[in-house]
Amino acid sequence: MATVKNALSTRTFSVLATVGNNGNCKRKPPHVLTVAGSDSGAGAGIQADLKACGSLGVYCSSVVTAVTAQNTVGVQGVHPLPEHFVAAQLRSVLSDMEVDVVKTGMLPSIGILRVLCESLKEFPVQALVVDPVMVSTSGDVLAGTSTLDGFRDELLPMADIVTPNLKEAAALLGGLRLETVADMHHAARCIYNLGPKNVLVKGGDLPDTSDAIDIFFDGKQCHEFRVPRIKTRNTHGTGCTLASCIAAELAKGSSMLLAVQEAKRFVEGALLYSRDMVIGSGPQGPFDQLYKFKDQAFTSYRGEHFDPNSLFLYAVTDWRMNKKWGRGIVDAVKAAIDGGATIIQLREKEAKTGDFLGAAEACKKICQSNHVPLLINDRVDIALACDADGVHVGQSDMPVSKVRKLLGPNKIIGVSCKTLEQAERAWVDGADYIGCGGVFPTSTKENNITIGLDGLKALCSASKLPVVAIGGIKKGNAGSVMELGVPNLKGIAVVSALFDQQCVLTETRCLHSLLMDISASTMA
Ligand SMILES: Cc1ncc(COP(=O)(O)OP(=O)(O)O)c(N)n1
Ligand SMILES: Cc1ncsc1CCOP(=O)(O)O
Ligand SMILES: [Mg+2]
Repeated sequence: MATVKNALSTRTFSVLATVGNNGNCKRKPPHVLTVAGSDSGAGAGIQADLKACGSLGVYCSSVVTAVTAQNTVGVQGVHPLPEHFVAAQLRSVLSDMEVDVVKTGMLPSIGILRVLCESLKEFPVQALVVDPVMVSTSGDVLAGTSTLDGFRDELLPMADIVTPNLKEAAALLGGLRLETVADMHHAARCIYNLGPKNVLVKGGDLPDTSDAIDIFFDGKQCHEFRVPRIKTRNTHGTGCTLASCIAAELAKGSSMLLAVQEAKRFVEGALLYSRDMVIGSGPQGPFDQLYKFKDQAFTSYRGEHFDPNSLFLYAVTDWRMNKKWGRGIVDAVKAAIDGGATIIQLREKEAKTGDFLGAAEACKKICQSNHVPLLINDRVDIALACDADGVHVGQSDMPVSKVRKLLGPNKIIGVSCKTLEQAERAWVDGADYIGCGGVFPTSTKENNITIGLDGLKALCSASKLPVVAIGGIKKGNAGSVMELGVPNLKGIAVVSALFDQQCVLTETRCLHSLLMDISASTMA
């Protein structure tokens, strides 16, 4: 089975365009095959997988292992399909349809599990995502005890990732008690020893926690994902959807860690959208995996208008500094772009509106021709007037939800956050990224509270949005920021390190090559 590196290579494979005999360009879409049970209520199982993969732009084929009768009250019946017919479905799809990633859900018998293992040996795929469905979120047992041995001894050693909930993790580990976050860390490592390349232990059922906590272990590092719990009864199908989204992101070419993060983001968005939905009268309702198609607010805000990698080296201008060194904004911006800045923010606190707009229009041309996004600090009016790529606002500026209304779905919005509550709000309100700082003391922004590397780390770990670090960052300390290696931290934003310097070009080049060296060494 594929390692993360192999999964990355599927990108080239999946988006490959070939010229057919008739000269038309053909495209092979990323393809996930789900091997799972049918849920008559359509909240989980095959139905959830099809909706989730489709929403993420991935073709999804399906091999049905069992038909279940279930609703919001629980599971009323399970009818496993004959093994030979599961085998026939697997052969039909795998022999012909160029599957990139297989995702497994309910495997109702050891026989069906073995049929799957044999098929995967005969038709290898790029990655295998195993959701070890044994106990549904409603508490119903969906797999017999002999299947448990099959998971442990036969399927997990083939898996690129396995995603047990607490009950499933406990079952895989012979009934181990899992009651704390420390227990989850321990369980992730023990399950890793059963053979999968990565483990995600989902802590949705962990008692006494206001946060939803998941533990991801890749054999070297444990990552803790901690987000405030969304209060809703509609959680039926979260496990199936999460695993399908991981599979879909892998099929599109993501690394494993990014696939898990994107999948979590998708599920949280769906839960948030569906939290008040009423379907059925039982204790646990389904949520809507098609939410992105239904509400503009959930569709485009985090769409393709923004590439988080553009936060890598974020240059923020300062009128006073540039004046001190005898240059104008436009020359300063050009030098920063030539030196490798990947996004520009015009932060011209003292400029008159007319001057600011004139400079913004000139910078827009330079940025556009270099494919570098241009953002405006604070001034939504200037951004609209010069058709900038977006705006950066702080906690006491115009609220993100209002900025979004004014700018529409296709502009970038960044917001400064120091606390986890602010970060959560930023996501709900439709921001694209978070500026987090001051990481170190700075004299560029008066009375700014310094949160330190620990504050940055905590915010990045909790954030659902990409983060850029800001405040007192320069050549001498940029390494200590980027080497934190925390999820979501995408780059550094700097003012004085570039603009309170004699040569903006040299300083930007220098910082850019330092960041490149750091990312090369942290990826090695
Ligand atoms: C990338 C980035 N992060 C944070 C800030 C600070 O914005 P704000 O809190 O609104 O403070 P001012 O810049 O307006 O003084 C930023 N500008 N850019
Ligand atoms: C705008 C801003 N927001 C938080 S710290 C800061 C100033 C960053 O400037 P410098 O990079 O010169 O420390
Ligand atoms: Mg501001």
